[in-house]
Amino acid sequence: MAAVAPTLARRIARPGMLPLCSRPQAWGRAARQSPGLPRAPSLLLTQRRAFSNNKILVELDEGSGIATMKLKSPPVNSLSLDFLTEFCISLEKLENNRGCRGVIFTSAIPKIFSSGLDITEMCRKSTEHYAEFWRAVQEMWLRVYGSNMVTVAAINGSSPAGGCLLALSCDYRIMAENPKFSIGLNEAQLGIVAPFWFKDTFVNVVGHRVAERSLQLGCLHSAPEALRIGLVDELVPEEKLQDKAAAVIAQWLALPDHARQLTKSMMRKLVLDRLVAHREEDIQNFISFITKESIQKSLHMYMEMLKKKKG
Ligand SMILES: CCCCCCCC/C=C\C/C=C/C(=O)SCCNC(=O)CCNC(=O)[C@H](O)C(C)(C)COP(=O)(O)OP(=O)(O)OC[C@H]1O[C@@H](n2cnc3c(N)ncnc32)[C@H](O)[C@@H]1OP(=O)(O)O
Repeated sequence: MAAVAPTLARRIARPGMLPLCSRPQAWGRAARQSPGLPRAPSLLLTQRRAFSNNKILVELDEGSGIATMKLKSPPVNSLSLDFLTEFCISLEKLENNRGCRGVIFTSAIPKIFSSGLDITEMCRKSTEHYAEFWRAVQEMWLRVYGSNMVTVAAINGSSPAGGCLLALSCDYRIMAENPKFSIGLNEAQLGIVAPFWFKDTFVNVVGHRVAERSLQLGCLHSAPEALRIGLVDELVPEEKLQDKAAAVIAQWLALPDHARQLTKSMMRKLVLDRLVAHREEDIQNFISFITKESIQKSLHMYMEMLKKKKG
């Protein structure tokens, strides 16, 4: 991580400071630019602006107002504290750019969208570290789920647990139609529990019955099964994924921003408010849970299993 990054991490994590997401987002924020006529992004003669940090490449097409955030943290785009910090900073830059109206999240790592929360961040660390890490996980979700922009996940690889949460937090999910790619909230398989806001986000996408079964069994669903249960909205050949995502965003952006944004806020507010109101309690719950010896053993065994599978 660059020298400046720990300061930025503290900026998000320090309890005394205003968290970044305390600024109004989907609830109570002015509408973005008027959409005008729907235009196919590929037909525009426009300027592209790119910026990047260590782990995320961002490209903004200024003509269409669509940005792509490419996750690039080898080997598996795990959501470490550094990654989450850089992710939130990149997303905040886009939120503050009124010319940016939609974001595509995708991966620069072949076959993996994101392997979820970085398990090493949850193993044998200090209480302070757990608090900082969990606040960053919350921040990512609050920012994406509460974003005013149109958000699309172009899922070009497997996406367990926290990776699935990122996709679930978007407005629309398109997955590469490769049956080897899987997605789901598989926490139960690790011997841990998906927090209430992971669960709420999941329920809002697939419904209560499907979510309950999938969560209790810690299911990872293949791409075709994910489509069948409504976890993703469509499957397309991998080479068409990015174009399809841009076309979907252009379609959503054809509507008046204020109407779409207020509708999104109305649909998501209850779930968002629940975490905002109980953020500190949620951090304390995470710490109490993750510091249990039995949970540490389960995580250790899971990491060993990953290594064995490899060798
Ligand atoms: C009562 C209520 C209380 C509430 C408390 C709430 C507590 C809840 C806490 C947390 C919620 C957790 C959410 C999560 O996201 S946990 C993470 C879940 N992720 C996974 O299960 C994915 C595991 N990984 C894989 O399945 C595979 O790695 C893969 C399919 C992503 C990629 O496979 P492959 O290409 O074959 O790569 P490798 O398996 O060889 O992996 C390469 C390398 O990367 C390491 N690694 C993989 N995933 C992770 C990860 N998530 N975190 C850290 N490291 C990871 C893997 O170990 C390899 O490392 P190496 O051997 O050193 O090379």
